[in-house]
Amino acid sequence: MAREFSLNNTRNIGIMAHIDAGKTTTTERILFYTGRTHKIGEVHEGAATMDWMEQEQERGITITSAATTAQWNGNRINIIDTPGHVDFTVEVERSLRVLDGAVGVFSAKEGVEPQSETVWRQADRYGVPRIAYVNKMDIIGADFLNVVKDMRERLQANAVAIQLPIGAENDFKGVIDLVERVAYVYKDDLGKEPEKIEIPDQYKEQVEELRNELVEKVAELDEELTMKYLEGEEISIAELKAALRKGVVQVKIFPVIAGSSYRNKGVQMMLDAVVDYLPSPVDVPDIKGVLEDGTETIRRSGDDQPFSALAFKIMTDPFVGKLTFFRVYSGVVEAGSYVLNATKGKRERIGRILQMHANSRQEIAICYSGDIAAAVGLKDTITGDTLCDEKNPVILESMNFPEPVIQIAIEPKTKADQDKMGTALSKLSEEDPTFRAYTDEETNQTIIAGMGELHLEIIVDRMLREFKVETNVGKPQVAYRETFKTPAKVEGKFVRQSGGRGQYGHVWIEFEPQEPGQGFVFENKIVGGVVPREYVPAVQAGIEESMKNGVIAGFPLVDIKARIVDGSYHDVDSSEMAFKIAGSMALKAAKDKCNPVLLEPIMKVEVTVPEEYFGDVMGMLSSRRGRIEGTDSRSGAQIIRAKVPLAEMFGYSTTLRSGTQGRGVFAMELSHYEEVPKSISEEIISKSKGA
Ligand SMILES: Nc1nc2c(ncn2[C@@H]2O[C@H](COP(=O)(O)OP(=O)(O)OP(=O)(O)O)[C@@H](O)[C@H]2O)c(=O)[nH]1
Repeated sequence: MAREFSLNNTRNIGIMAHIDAGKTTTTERILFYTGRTHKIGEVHEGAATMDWMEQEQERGITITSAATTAQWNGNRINIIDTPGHVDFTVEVERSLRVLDGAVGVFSAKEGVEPQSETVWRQADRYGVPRIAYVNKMDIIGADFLNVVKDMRERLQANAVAIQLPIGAENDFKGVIDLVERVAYVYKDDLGKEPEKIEIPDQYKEQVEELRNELVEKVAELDEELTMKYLEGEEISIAELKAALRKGVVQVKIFPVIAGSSYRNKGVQMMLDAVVDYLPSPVDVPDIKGVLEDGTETIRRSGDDQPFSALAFKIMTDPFVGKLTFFRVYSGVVEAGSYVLNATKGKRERIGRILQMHANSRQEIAICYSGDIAAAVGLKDTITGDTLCDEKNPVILESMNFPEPVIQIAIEPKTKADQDKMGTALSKLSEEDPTFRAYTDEETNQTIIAGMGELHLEIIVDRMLREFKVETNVGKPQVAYRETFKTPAKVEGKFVRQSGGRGQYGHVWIEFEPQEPGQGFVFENKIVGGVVPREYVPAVQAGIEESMKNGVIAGFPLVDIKARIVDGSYHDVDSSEMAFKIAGSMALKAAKDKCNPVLLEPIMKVEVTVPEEYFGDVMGMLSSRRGRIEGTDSRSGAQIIRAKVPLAEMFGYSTTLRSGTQGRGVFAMELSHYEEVPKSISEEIISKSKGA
């Protein structure tokens, strides 16, 4: 079967937005205009097609990133839904990884909000080309050009208007296309095609002004156009479009358009802009990867290339079981064929391939280069794994998954729940690489860990709804870490003499602190075989295993180096087991010599409040051990940026809400880990002992 859409006519895009900017409504309208849904589902009625997870509808926020396929004027547009809440940054990261371009949705009234800034910067990091869609042009206070200005100031983005709205608030009627100098007006709010008219007289002057600005900005990006522009020559529409497209693809400029998704205005032009300016899979740089022997390589888009794809999302589907969403970077894959999971070194069979639409799915026989689909039948593949042609193995550049910062103890309500809980937890952690579940060895409690209070709340909710597991949960705790501050040489000796064969393992280890984020490093500096080579990996394993439970308060020990330098063995009694225990004993002994300390997650917090609450909120942050890093004022609101320990942020949303009569909002994300002040760390340690 030949492909229906050429690679050039394919767009893999994400819709990124701050909560409530209207991402779901906009996606809904896209699906409506592209003919996939026939009824416009309103978010507030809980009928949104994309938000198909029950609790997403109830909470009205989009949690998972489903990939949906749509068609527009002979193009295939795959939409990867990205969430707006920072607790789900992993969802944002994973979608940014597989999409080629994005539409940033902003509210015409609020403009650039803290969380839209976070998402925008993540997209910067991944070099994602973007267009900005200024939604909600119909609401009171809507101001299109102010949002463009905001993007320039707050995001330092080279934003440029390519449209001008006709009217605003209740009078918002349509948009003027600055490139082609035509206007589109809508007769009503009912989703009909707009009428193409000449630019109304009262806008002509402003249109020319803004168009000049556009031409100037675009000309700056292209030498030939710069010359033409300087010499006062006419730049044709085609030239302007081509140069703008090139600039967008190179992430040098961000066109801004306007609309009101809710009132069915501007969405068609947004789809045109997606096709006109966002890259197809062949316009973006080739994906990097490594071969089996570690040499770096790339994979090129194209059906004739060897197959390679990245699994970016696992979902459990009530009807077909496990769905593995993947993005094909090169080559094609057929249903029923075998592929190699190069990350795991395992062969997997792709049973069926499904293309997902908002509320239906279509089975396809083959998935082409550049496309996104879901596979049924993969057993061992998890998010971030590379799938490829068995004869051409490659591991593609994967994603960054942050470590959990928060944890809670959880227990099943009944015996029956206990059996189901294990399955539920393992399924959920398979889907979500930032979610962990484990047993605390000392207390025997089940602990779940994740990126924030809301993240874990949703997990507990999903256990109940999808797996029918009822649980009791404890209070959220900070996921502290431990590390060493002082280097020292430590002995670990395990000797057991009993009737028959004894046990003998003996090592000297030099422990050393590492730079934050460098992880665990093990070095073998044994000379003359005082510890035989075959026992060394067991020593390392013993140390690593004990690191999981730390040495002072049961938290994982991180960022240290262990160097095995000396030891001894016994011809008969030595075994791997004995050396493993010796390694573990050395680590425990390091407690007294290496000055272990607790590390805590420090969050980057941004609070936006009306002027009159500024003082109160500053005080609230300082009393939470916050360090104020800066303040800004913007249209009557104050923005406070601070670094605050996560431990102090529990319940902050409630405090802020009640302290500002619901008018304060905040966003936070992990900044780094830092040593816990002594008095506080003593309290945490004594609590962990008491437990
Ligand atoms: N007046 C007006 N309201 C809109 C518009 N677009 C969305 N809304 C409303 O704004 C609210 C938020 O819209 P959503 O589409 O749920 O926003 P979202 O960004 O998807 O939010 P999350 O899913 O929570 O991230 C809903 O009540 C919408 O009906 C618009 O163009 N005009």
